[in-house]
Amino acid sequence: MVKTIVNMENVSFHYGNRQALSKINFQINEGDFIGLVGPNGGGKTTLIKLILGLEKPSAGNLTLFGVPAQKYKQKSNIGYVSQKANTFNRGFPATVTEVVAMGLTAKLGYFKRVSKQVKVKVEEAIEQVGMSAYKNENIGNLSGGQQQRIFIARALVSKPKLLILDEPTVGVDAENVEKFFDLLHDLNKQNITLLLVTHDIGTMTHHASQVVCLNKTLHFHGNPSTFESLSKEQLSDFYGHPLNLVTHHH
Ligand SMILES: Nc1ncnc2c1ncn2[C@@H]1O[C@H](COP(=O)(O)OP(=O)(O)OP(=O)(O)O)[C@@H](O)[C@H]1O
Repeated sequence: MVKTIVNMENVSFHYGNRQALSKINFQINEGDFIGLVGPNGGGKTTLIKLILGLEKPSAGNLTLFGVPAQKYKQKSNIGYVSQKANTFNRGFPATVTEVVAMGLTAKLGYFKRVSKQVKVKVEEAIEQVGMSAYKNENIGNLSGGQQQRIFIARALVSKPKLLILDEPTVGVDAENVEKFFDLLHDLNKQNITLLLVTHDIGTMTHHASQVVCLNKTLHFHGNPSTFESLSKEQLSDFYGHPLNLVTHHH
């Protein structure tokens, strides 16, 4: 039986007078890998805020595992890696292991020794993102792409069922974007449901199981090949401006 993680029924949201989302009907089911695309200001971050329970729908219903999002207590079931995660500078005095441990308990100070049990979970998460060789390295010494993997490990350490990623490939070079998508593919195979906000449409359509295009309302929800077969005019219509869809074929 299909298990629904997120269910939105006629969800609308306003910031004051500005309507950011209008009558969204949409489900995220266990095992999905959803690529969420749309123009700047289209409402992607707002949709994520609603899922995370940081904002309440102005109208409509949004449930997480069947419970209204704002009443949902098991926050550890939902992992989130923000667009601005990539902010540790060279001098930041914490190792990879310490940064990942922060994902397990916010109470754990950066400099406290982590317990053995925590350490095992942390090492598993670092392994999941293929960064074991760097576990004792200072986070600031890693490249942007490597740091991004560590932020994913930090989100994975509490074993979320749904992982939400907000533009994780910004500033990552083309070769590493491919590797990054391979990582997401592996995580999805390990039964982690993914919601990925991206402007990297060409790469995303080769990995995601569904594409959602949001521009205040849902303009498209379907499989990647259907999305790729949309005409230029249809895509430009969704985006509100001309869009060149560059697809990469392997
Ligand atoms: N805190 C806020 N107060 C008022 N308006 C806001 C606020 N946050 C977002 N908005 C507006 O809501 C709309 C949707 O914004 P949102 O950030 O969700 O879009 P987005 O799709 O994530 O954009 P981007 O791709 O540029 O990150 C925009 O018109 C934006 O200006």
